Amino acid sequence: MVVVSGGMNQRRNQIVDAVVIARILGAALVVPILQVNVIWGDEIGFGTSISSVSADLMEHEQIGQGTYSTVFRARDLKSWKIVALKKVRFDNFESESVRFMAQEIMILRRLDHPNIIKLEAAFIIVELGPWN
Ligand SMILES: Nc1ncnc2c1ncn2[C@@H]1O[C@H](COP(=O)(O)OP(=O)(O)OP(=O)(O)O)[C@@H](O)[C@H]1O
Repeated sequence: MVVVSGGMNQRRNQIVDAVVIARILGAALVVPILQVNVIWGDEIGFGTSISSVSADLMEHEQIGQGTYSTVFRARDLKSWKIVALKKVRFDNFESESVRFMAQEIMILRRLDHPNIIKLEAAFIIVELGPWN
């Protein structure tokens, strides 16, 4: 999850970063509809090309905590499977933390073994932060 904040231009830049990183990682980008309208309500019409996807997950109770993450039990509303939802918080798109996230996602994607938990999907969730 990344929180976009600051003024209009800062928010635009942070969302463009999120679009690029999501594309590289093959992750779904979740952008609040309100944010898309506020940020991209311009004549270029770029906002309409960003899809607002719903995660389709129903979050239940917290089951664990890591250094950078909180893990929840959740239900995948499409397959109806119980899954572990791991939320990793990024204060910004600092290159070191992006590299760290990318490594974990890319390695987990390649692993396919009965004793290793399968990565089903990755999302980059953009949240609204304070305006200034
Ligand atoms: N798929 C899962 N099923 C059940 N519990 C899980 C699952 N994934 C993580 N957890 C729980 O959440 C905790 C945190 O997991 P996470 O992967 O975020 O961090 P970690 O790798 O254990 O720790 P760190 O990030 O500090 O090295 C785990 O210790 C475990 O208790």
